[in-house]
Amino acid sequence: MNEKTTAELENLRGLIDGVDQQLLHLLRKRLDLVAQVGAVKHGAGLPIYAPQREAKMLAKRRAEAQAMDVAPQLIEDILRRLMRESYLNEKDVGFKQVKTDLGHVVIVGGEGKLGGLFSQMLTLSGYEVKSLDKDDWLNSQTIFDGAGLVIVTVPINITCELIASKLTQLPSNCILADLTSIKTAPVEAMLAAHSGPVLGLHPMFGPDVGSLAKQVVVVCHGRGESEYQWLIEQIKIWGARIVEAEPEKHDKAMQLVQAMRHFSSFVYGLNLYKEEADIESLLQFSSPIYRLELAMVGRLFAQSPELYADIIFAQEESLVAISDYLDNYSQALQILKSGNREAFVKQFEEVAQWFGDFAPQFQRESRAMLQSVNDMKTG
Ligand SMILES: C=C(O[C@@H]1C=C(C(=O)O)C=C[C@H]1O)C(=O)O
Repeated sequence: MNEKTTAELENLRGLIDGVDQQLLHLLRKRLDLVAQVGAVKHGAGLPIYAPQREAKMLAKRRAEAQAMDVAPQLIEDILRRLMRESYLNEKDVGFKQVKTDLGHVVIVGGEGKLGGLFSQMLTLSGYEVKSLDKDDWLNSQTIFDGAGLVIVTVPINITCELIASKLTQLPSNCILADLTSIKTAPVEAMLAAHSGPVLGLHPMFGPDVGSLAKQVVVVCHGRGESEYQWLIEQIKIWGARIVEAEPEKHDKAMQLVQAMRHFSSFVYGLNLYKEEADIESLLQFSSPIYRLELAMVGRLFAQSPELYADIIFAQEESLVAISDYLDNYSQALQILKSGNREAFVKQFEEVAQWFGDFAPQFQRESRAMLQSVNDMKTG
């Protein structure tokens, strides 16, 4: 680089630094305004997440960007990232308490990660939350006394037994709910153990989400809906989307969404291990989609084996789904072994047709994800 080039670059980079600093001040200003919005929402009991406002705002900014010769997707990406920040910041102000005369909440398994998240959200909404864990059962009667809501969030394999043996003496108007990732058996167990209001919940996210904005919580109605409607409203105020489902339908979906998903990741990791793959060099050679795949698989092994055993072993019927997968894998492998390229292409087209409009939709979605994966690269 000659001196002139160096000087020109330095000058321009100085100007860019200045613009970035201005951006930083604007970000600070935006965060302060969002905090004020949070306070107003808190007072009025409005949900943290306002999808209509977001859609309107994004449409306007995209049009303005276009007129200024800025890529509309650029401003949309930036604003979406800022909105994520807003959810975190609005959360700090707390949430409106929908039910003010509840009595306290007991979280059975409150020291677990998901229990901790619900405890935090309920506390931020003004409820008194008590945790009941393994060592507290001697005191349980005192802890349950006066409780308005009991939430069970213990490992799946002990959930039903715990409900049947330990939750039969709750105050009669107390709401009994669980957060288990299967629903048929726990909801039945709760209905049998308790004569008051019962509902099953399944938060479709891990405990590390930061905010519940846009996250899905599945609700399976048990008994006494009008008594626990406030809890559903409360969860909506946290920003989550409620999906109502029959327990059986939910459990069937979980065979693919959870058991199959995690089992496949487990086998994928197992295979890398047995093949003695060199992750370091795989990372060096990885395309963005492969990086994403390694991330999906690798994150499994950063978590508790007990948790995943629980999820994978939760339903016997998952065995059928997983065995079918193995059969299809074998059949596809047969096509490959026989060198029948035509058969592969034909099968591919058949599946593509079955995916229909979802295939291009997933392609668009994954494009944005892959670009983010690439953005995260350093060096
Ligand atoms: C700040 C608000 O809360 C959320 C965050 C938004 C933002 O950061 O612009 C927009 C809508 C809401 O989902 C609001 O409602 O205006």
